[in-house]
Amino acid sequence: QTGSAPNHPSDSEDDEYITNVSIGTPAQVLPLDFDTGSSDLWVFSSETPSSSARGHTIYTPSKSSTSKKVSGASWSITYGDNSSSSGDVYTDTVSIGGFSVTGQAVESATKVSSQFVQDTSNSGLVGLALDSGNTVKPTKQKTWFSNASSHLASPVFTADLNHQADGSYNFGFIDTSLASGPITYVPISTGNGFWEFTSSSYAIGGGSSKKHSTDGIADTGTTLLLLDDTIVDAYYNQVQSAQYDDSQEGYTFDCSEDLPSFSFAVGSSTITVPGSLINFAPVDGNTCFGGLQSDDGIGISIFGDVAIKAALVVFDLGNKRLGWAQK
Ligand SMILES: Cc1c(C=O)c(-c2nnc3c4c(C[n+]5cc6c(C)n(C)c(C)c6c(Cl)n5)n(C)c(C)c4cnn23)c(C)n1C
Repeated sequence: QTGSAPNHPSDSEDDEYITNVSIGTPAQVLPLDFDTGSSDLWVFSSETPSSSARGHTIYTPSKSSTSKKVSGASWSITYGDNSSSSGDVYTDTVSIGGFSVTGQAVESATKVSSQFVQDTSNSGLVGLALDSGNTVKPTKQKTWFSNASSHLASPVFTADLNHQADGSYNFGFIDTSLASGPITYVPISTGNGFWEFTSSSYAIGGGSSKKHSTDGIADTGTTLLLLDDTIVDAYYNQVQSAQYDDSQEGYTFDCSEDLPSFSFAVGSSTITVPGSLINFAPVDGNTCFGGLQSDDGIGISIFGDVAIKAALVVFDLGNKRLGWAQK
């Protein structure tokens, strides 16, 4: 068995990627943000204050004949941008790309922070990181992919994200035709609950490869590519008009600049992010914001959508490894 669901950018900046998900009986379809950097499936619901839920599609468990409340369960999560949400827990049938999981924990939001209220592109998140990162108390719940994996043809899923175009999340199979190059696999370390791997070097434009060990995560829920200051400073050193803009909290440059590419090692191969993807978005007039920014020394780097857009990424739970193929 397999599943295949299309995704699309939420806005003109590729800020996030949205996939429709069916929950309950009869199906309630919600646009959700698939996030390989977290492990909770949570939704705006009939329990979310109506002032917060305005503009969002909601899940109403009482209208689903297959919903069950998980008594005494609660959840609470804070994300890297300090957005947050919390609530209680149901189980219900959740179908993605034609593949159904029964008894999936669906976390219902009774509180959401302002970033979520304002972001009417999504009605919640589907966490696709490892089960250990789930926040439900007193009993952790499994992710949709974890529940699905034993029934899928193969315990893998792939992310294909594109700039201002549709992409896909495929479950149980790898469509290698989505990539232009071979898939290179690297082992993941599972201790932090992420799809975490180590990249041994990087290169800027056509420059020489620089040895630099990066401990990072493959995170579809993060918009940008967030790396160590050493790498980020070296990159923008190659961009004539670049400067660090305190108000924007990141590097900006003249939109007309022809940005160098950025390459990072994956095992003995490299993935190259074209400069066009690093020219992320205009901030005003002809000043643009970079898609490569600092990880603010949080102790881990984040290969977010800007990096993932350059590749087909394989999340292989069976072999505890991550695969990257150039697109
Ligand atoms: C350590 C870390 C992050 C790790 O994850 C991170 C980050 N980066 N994108 C996102 C997130 C997103 C993606 N996202 C980013 C957006 C931006 C930059 N803008 C202007 C809009 C309108 C966005 C939307 Cl709708 N969606 N979402 C939906 C959530 C819950 C995020 C949480 N954190 N996050 C930041 C900014 N930092 C510092």
